[in-house]
Amino acid sequence: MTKPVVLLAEELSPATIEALGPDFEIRHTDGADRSQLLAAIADVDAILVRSATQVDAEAIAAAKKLKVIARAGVGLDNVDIKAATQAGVMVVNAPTSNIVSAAELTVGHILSLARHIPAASAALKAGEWKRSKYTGTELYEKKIGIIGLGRIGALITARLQAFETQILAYDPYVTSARAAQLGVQLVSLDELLEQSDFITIHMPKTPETVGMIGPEAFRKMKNSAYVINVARGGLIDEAALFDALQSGAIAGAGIDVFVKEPSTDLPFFGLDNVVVTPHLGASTEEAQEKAGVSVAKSVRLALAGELVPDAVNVAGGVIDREVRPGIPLIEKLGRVFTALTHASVTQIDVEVAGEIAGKDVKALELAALKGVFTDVVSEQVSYVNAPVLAEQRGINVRLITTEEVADYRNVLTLRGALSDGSQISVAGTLTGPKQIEKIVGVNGYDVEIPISEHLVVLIYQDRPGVVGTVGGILAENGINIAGMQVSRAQDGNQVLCLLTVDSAVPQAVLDSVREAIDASTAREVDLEG
Ligand SMILES: NC(=O)C1=CN([C@@H]2O[C@H](COP(=O)(O)OP(=O)(O)OC[C@H]3O[C@@H](n4cnc5c(N)ncnc54)[C@H](O)[C@@H]3O)[C@@H](O)[C@H]2O)C=CC1
Ligand SMILES: O=C(O)C(=O)COP(=O)(O)O
Repeated sequence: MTKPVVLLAEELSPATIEALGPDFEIRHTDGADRSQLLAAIADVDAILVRSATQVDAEAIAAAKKLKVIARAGVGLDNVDIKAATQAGVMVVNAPTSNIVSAAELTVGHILSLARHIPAASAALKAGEWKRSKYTGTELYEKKIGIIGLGRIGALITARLQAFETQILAYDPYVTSARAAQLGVQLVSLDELLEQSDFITIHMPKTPETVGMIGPEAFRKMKNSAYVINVARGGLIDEAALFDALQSGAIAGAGIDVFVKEPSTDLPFFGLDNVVVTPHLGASTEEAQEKAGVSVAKSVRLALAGELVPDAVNVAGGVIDREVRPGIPLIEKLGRVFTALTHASVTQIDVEVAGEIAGKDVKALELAALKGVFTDVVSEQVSYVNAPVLAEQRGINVRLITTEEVADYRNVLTLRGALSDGSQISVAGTLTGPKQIEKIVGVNGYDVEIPISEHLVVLIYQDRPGVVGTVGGILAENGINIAGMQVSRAQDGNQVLCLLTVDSAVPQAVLDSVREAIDASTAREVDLEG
């Protein structure tokens, strides 16, 4: 069997390849080289990137087999998550892998600026012993303004509190309780800009945050303020930064990230009061090892068809041990559901009843939808795009949980409303120590039959001799019946007959069964593949 292909598009730690293990074919490319990337991505199952590879809509469209995009780091601004979701491709990152490294580099920039370390070092190496020129400032009792009090912002807070500084923060998405817990004073952006001695930015790059530190923001800052950006290029307007530095509107800046990377000759590189590093926030042995191992594990899970805790475009996360066996079951129920439909679906209720109802069962909804669409669309259907497919078709989906259930410990049911006003449903459970997957209800009829690869559903008027007729026609065509259950409707004499058979039933055979017994429904459900 050919192994799934994993493409490493940037330099990743050796631990990454080790953690991927022997089950994949590993290929390498230079993701920053567009034509190499587009050629290399065409037939791979997974791609691993850092920040230099643009996995945009064009690259995703060129990747016909792609199932997962793994970002060995935090920022996802180089991945088109919307396009990936539409294509059913999972996107994962390693959200905690490099945050300590990024926080430590930020502290490094702050100290470098406060004490002019890089400039003094360069001068001395050039033969100049200058002490008064490089007189600096203490951090002690200074105000540090943190814009974006997320994971990295919180780590920087803890580290700078050791210098006995006062931390101010601006983050509209952080509660005052969280800020109090961190010992941080939440303030408005203007207050932060006006009061801080050091202003450090730790937000994601989004349409809302791009250019947030522009000419107006620089005007509000103290002339003695230092500005640090170890988050993303573009959060600070680079032209406005150059003006602020040159005019003395601020004292200096420490910059690790740039609008265009790589960049080696930006105008502000020439100024004395700037410290620059070439996007080194995550460049430590430890961060690279953690990032690589983390995404390797996620890729293994994703390619095994599992949900992944670090996936950013799938709701679901960690699946409870007791919920897990329901996933393949409800996916099959979804396929049976689709085989039973005869008009377009307007509403799907995914009902989880029994002991597991109290757990997080969102994954069951995703698996049910994956099953519903598997035999309907030509594109790959995954946990990622199944909800998108439902939304695009105007299907309203509800997840209903109830602890009340008769006869079984847990029952999973898909109920659908169709555009012609009719309703369909299929229910299943897992029974016994071997957790056998069974169908226990179809359209309100009670049955109990193990799920097999080939199922036949017949609904007809109850009368003697029908079962014999069906068995005869299938036998004539060499189709062996493995199991059969007949269930009578409570209110009348309609009967549902559910058969499991050992091989696929050709449409012509099914048609002759339908005619012979005058069935209102005669469907085959093929769960092979
Ligand atoms: N230079 C480097 O090598 C590295 C850079 N980074 C970058 O650092 C940044 C922060 O990373 P994390 O702390 O892990 O992210 P995070 O998601 O934990 O925190 C981001 C914070 O920004 C806040 N935020 C969002 N929009 C905002 C707005 N309009 N105004 C104020 N706050 C806003 C959020 O509420 C959140 O608290 C990201 O851009 C990431 O890509 C991360 C690692 C290494
Ligand atoms: O994780 C992040 O957001 C970073 O900026 C690190 O980027 P890198 O993996 O070093 O290219």
